Amino acid sequence: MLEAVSLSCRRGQRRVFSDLSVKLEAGQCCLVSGPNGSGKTSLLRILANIAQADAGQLLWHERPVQRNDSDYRRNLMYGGHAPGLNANLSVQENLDSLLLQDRVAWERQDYDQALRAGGLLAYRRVPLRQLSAGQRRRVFLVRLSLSNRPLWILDEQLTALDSAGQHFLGELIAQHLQRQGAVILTSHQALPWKLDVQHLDLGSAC
Ligand SMILES: Nc1ncnc2c1ncn2[C@@H]1O[C@H](COP(=O)(O)OP(=O)(O)OP(=O)(O)O)[C@@H](O)[C@H]1O
Repeated sequence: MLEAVSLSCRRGQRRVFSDLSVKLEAGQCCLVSGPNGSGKTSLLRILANIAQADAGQLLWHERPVQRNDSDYRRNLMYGGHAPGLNANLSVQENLDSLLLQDRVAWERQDYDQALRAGGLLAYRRVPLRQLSAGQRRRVFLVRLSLSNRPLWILDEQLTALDSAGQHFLGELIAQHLQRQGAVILTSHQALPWKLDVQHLDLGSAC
């Protein structure tokens, strides 16, 4: 499905990683670990086609991914450190505009069910600025649950989630893998789910 071949990344004068390869097939999950500054976010941004590697190649179903490759991007959901939501809009308004952007044709009952599963049904008309950090993260998870994209690239999405929120994310990932989606994620904590994952350790920050 996704293959990264011999990627190198420099930030400023620093070599963050080099000759890094990773392969992700349908139904597989990869956990990228490493200490602060080891390049986890840099790698995920390259895989999400938000940033460019200094060397190496990205292949999607064996097709080379180009710079700003909109065809490739339509196949993935990227969750970064900040949920990227509009603080002045309600939960529902945020979701509606994001799902439009994601080109998701949702059914009302699936939408309500996703809000319920994310613990946000009672907050649908509440502006984002009145939500906690964990609740904002859950808005992204609801969006993720309604998306129909095969590749999920999730950077530190456990941050701020309570145990119910972590359980919700674990269920979403398990269902996604069952449907032959693929997931690559980072976490500073051990994953709180029973999942078969491959590990990519970026080792010590250089
Ligand atoms: N905007 C930037 N300009 C220059 N260097 C940067 C920039 N952002 C990050 N870096 C450097 O790139 C390296 C990798 O950063 P990155 O955010 O990918 O690490 P990380 O493993 O995700 O860290 P963390 O665990 O703290 O989230 C770090 O050494 C950092 O100093």
